[in-house]
Amino acid sequence: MIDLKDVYIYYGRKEVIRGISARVDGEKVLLMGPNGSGKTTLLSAIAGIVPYKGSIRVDGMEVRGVKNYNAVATNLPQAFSLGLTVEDVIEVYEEVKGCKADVRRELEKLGIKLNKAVYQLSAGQGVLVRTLIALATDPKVVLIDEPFENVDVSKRKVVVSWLKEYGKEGVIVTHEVDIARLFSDYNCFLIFEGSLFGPIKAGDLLSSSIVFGEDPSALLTLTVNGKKISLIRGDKGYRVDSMSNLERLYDLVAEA
Ligand SMILES: Nc1ncnc2c1ncn2[C@@H]1O[C@H](COP(=O)(O)OP(=O)(O)OP(=O)(O)O)[C@@H](O)[C@H]1O
Repeated sequence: MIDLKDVYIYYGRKEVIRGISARVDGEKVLLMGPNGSGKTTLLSAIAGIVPYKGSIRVDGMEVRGVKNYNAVATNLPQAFSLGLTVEDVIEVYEEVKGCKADVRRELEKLGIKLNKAVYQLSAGQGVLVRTLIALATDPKVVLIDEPFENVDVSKRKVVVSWLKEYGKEGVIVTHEVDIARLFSDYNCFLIFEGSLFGPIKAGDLLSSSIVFGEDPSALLTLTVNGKKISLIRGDKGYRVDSMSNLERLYDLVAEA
């Protein structure tokens, strides 16, 4: 279980995460939000890479006090920053965490050479390697940041199937509406300027409409600077069914 209580994160004096409380228990959830809203920062704090105020507990343990907790795997680049080849990293993961999936075979099928240094990979290859290695350990808790960034369409279905198969619970950050649609039964959280809203089923989010004010039948109501924006069923307002419309929601929240 991932349990966040009143979490604040600062870079210098800048408050990036503003008092987030949420719980992820026995499921993988999506985390979506505009650029710079704090998704990677929040994931990094849960992974123990970034300091925080408040409480983040993974399986009951306060993250700031835990070292090398093997139940967690992440594709955050900091976890792969040694100058090792892909093969070296796989060996380390096999030795330390145990790999359930045949990550070598899958990476070779995707055209990735195992003797390449991780830092020599293209941006998309790097994402594929980090994501599949993290998932191959079938960890209890997955913290996966933008697993489709720079990954071409033909390779995405492997990542989708691995994300669904491996890891019991955790957080998957994505910007991509078309991908979120493939996870329509997953709960989704939205983050805006360091504040968290949700959960809402990804399928409901992507078939909802945006209206101003508080609607009693709302699937989710966001309160931003005292103003309310509701996501409702039906097509009364702007529909959140495409990237541009999700961006419209981001814009409306930014303007509130
Ligand atoms: N190491 C850092 N030092 C200072 N500020 C940072 C650092 N990392 C991120 N920030 C700032 O913190 C805020 C949140 O960044 P973060 O990377 O968490 O956002 P994000 O939601 O993941 O964005 P994106 O969708 O663009 O990846 C941004 O304003 C960013 O400029």
